[in-house]
Amino acid sequence: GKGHSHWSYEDLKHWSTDYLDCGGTKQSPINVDTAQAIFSPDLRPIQISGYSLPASEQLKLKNNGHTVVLDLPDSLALTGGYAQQYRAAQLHLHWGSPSGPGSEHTINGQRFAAEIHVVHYNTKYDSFTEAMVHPDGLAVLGAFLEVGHAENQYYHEILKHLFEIQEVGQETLVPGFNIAGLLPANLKFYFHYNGSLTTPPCYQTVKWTIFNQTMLLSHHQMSMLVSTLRSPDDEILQNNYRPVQNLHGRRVLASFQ
Ligand SMILES: NS(=O)(=O)c1c(F)c(F)c(SCCc2ccc(C(=O)O)cc2)c(F)c1NC1CCCCCCC1
Ligand SMILES: [Zn+2]
Repeated sequence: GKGHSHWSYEDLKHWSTDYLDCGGTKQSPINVDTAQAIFSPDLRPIQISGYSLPASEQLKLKNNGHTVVLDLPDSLALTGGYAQQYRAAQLHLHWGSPSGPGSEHTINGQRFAAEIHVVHYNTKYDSFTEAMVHPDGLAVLGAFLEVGHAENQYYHEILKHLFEIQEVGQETLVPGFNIAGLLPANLKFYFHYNGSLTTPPCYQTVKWTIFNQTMLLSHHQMSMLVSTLRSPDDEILQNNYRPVQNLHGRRVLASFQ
């Protein structure tokens, strides 16, 4: 590939010239048309283990110029809902701006304020980099974030550090906390489909789970998310979401009716 050739959300049409897979037929994100989703009762509840980390565990939080990434130890495991076992690699967020929402996936055309992605890799591969080039290599858990009345104490564990990493490349350490608190309490109701990374290299190696229940943050928390970090051109990092991609005949499964 072009190594670290710089891509941006403003210049989407060049993604597929620099990264072949970005022009593929199993790309993400997508719009979920709930009327077309296929109810699949065999889809088991998603089960996670090892997500509750002691404060003694320090996690790296980085502004990589495209999002805020929290590195996760591979002690966090996806143990149910997928045919194989996956372990966590990192989590990151996608958001909009004060004037509009910025989730990557949409539901019946509705875009949500923001979206969390918890990225996992299949443990049958020796490393993340090995896993990410195989069709069953990656599993990403996605949940939508919306503005509610109360402050979310779990998201606060990340958001309170954003001011320390305003500039691209800056990183800080975050004490461990219960990462499960960033995901819905109910992991039974979700959509499932085969797609891709939503950023170059766009590898078509992601089994996506999009939860039906949304996470609620306070208005102040959401405004911190959309107005603190800077991008490589030293603008405020906003609208870091890829437009929805064509399904090309793919089916979206639903674990609920
Ligand atoms: N939705 S997603 O999962 O496709 C995704 C995005 F949409 C993303 F936008 C990102 S961030 C962009 C990729 C990137 C850039 C720089 C660095 C660094 O300097 O460390 C790291 C990564 C991002 F990191 C991810 N997740 C990554 C995909 C990039 C390659 C593998 C790394 C783990 C998963
Ligand atoms: Zn993402």
